[in-house]
Amino acid sequence: MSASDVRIGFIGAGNMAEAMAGALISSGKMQSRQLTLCDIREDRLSYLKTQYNVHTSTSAAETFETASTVVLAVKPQGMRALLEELRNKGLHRSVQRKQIITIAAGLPLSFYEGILYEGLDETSAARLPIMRVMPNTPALVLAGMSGLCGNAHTTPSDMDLAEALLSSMGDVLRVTEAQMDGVTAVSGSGPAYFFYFVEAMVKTAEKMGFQSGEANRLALATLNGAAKLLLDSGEEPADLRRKVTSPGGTTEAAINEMKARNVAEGIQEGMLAAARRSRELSELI
Ligand SMILES: NC(=O)C1=CN([C@@H]2O[C@H](COP(=O)(O)OP(=O)(O)OC[C@H]3O[C@@H](n4cnc5c(N)ncnc54)[C@H](O)[C@@H]3O)[C@@H](O)[C@H]2O)C=CC1
Ligand SMILES: O=C(O)[C@@H]1CCC=N1
Repeated sequence: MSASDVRIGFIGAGNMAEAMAGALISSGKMQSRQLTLCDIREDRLSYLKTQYNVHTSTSAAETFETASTVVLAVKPQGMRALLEELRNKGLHRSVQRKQIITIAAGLPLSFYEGILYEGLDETSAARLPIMRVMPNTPALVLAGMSGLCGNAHTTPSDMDLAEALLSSMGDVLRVTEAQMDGVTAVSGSGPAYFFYFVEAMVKTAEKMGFQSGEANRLALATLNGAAKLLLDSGEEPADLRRKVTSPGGTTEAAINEMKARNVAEGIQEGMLAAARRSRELSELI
């Protein structure tokens, strides 16, 4: 299948689907007309149509049927109802081979297989490849990070297709399914940790007397510059930190205070809680 034949249908057109669809278009990987965004919220669809000129639909079944790659992008708690709706309409017995990509946190591939492979022989060609992807919202600005794994019915070319789509939005790491909870805790939720840090820095700068715009400039240019330095220099973060930290100076005073308050431990425990929650989500469905 050539790139121009690919039709991607997103079922669930929320924040993450928008980031991915926006990236596919702005990177030039896909034309707007190759994308359908499906949601139950009409207002959401009219915003997306205006913003990206994509096809929109309120029908999950129609979106599933017409796509060559389906991205399931509803919340984990809504996934069972969606899969059962598709199965009850017989769409899991698809005659057209297509890839199913789910971006839901936590839910294992076996959960999708249990519903979408119901009544289909082990060797049935109708068993569609199912891949799990954990993307993140910086995809929207082509600076995303995605983890990717596939089930036993996924061929190398299915994985290559998924990787090609995801690499237009940023970096992609192929992982085992067992690593997905970790990917979710590091890169899936990771942007929020960073935004939390920015919020704290900006708030503190404001308390020091800077106006909101000034506080934002000071914090954002610094964090952007630090990330760029880290990426471009190839140096270890600890080494770069040492280069800022003069003995007896201001940085040392700040880091000592943060260490005394166990900031690193708070980050570690937060990330472990995210991985735990990812595992728990599979028990809720
Ligand atoms: N937001 C993020 O940073 C990331 C989210 N994810 C995963 O992506 C999925 C979506 O998350 P968000 O986009 O943040 O949520 P969201 O709440 O922004 O979007 C979900 C959308 O699905 C729609 N929806 C619900 N049931 C539907 C149905 N039956 N048919 C069609 N549309 C339906 C809702 O109206 C909503 O617009 C979740 O499973 C989440 O775990 C994964 C990585 C990062
Ligand atoms: O918070 C969540 O559950 C989703 C998955 C990773 C980022 N957002």
